[in-house]
Amino acid sequence: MKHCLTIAGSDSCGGAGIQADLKAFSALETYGMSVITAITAQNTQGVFATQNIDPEIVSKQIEVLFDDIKIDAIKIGMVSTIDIIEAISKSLKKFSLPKLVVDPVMISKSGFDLLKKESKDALVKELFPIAYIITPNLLEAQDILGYEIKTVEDMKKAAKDLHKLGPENVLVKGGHLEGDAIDVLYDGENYHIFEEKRIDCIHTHGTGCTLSSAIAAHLAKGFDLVDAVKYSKDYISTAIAHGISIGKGVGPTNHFYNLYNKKEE
Ligand SMILES: Nc1ncnc2c1ncn2[C@@H]1O[C@H](COP(=O)(O)OP(=O)(O)O)[C@@H](O)[C@H]1O
Ligand SMILES: Cc1ncc(COP(=O)(O)OP(=O)(O)O)c(N)n1
Repeated sequence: MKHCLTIAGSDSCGGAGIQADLKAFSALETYGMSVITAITAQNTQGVFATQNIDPEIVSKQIEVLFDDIKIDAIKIGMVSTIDIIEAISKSLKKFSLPKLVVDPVMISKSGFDLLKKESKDALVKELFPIAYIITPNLLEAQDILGYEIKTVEDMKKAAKDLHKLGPENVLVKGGHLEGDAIDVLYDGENYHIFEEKRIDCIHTHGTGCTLSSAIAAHLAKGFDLVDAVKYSKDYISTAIAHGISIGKGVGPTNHFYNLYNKKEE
């Protein structure tokens, strides 16, 4: 069995963050481990408070895992502060890194800042150059690049511009576009377009976290980049189509449906 690590924030309602990542790792039959960077008080209606973890404890969590266990892929999600980002980068650089998926989480669907505004440059400078793939959504890509992204052609340009910031590969996610759910992958030479019908289900809490951890799990299992994204896109579409109605707001995606109705890859 392959081993996946998520470095991210905890979501108390279990739909996004560490909890979504561990569910995706398990459903994809990998062993999941976690380095918690922050605790959020969150439910299906929004994020109400956050408490960041001491950067020294973040580093220690990473280092004791690498000292003991083989790690086959890593996913990074919510990393709020400059100190936490620098601690992660410094700790990871001590080890020979497996494939690293960086999801540059900035704002929750409900509009809460999960990345402090002043931390954006550190995220780009410290984590993009060591990433095998980054997975920004449209709003994150716009924020980093400083221009509007409204069409698939804009997404292609954005993916190319983000590639210049150091990651080996870029996936610009189009969940926030109108029409079909189109994601654009750029590997430094070629574009690959992944297109799925937009699913009319409101329970989309944690879509970005789920997609990035599914990509990490598929990479850990040895799939090449394009197949890892393709199968992860299938995974998130199924998880959205069977979204779970809990709480009064936007419910989580459904990992269990993927697990119990597994399609042969
Ligand atoms: N309603 C939907 N139907 C189908 N796929 C969707 C839907 N909403 C998002 N997706 C897909 O889910 C993944 C996460 O995208 P997105 O929602 O843009 O990320 P984030 O959660 O980071 O904002 C992408 O592959 C996107 O295309
Ligand atoms: C702890 C934590 N991390 C990340 C997110 C954002 O996750 P995402 O998959 O983008 O889901 P939504 O917030 O868009 O539903 C989060 N909410 N909490």
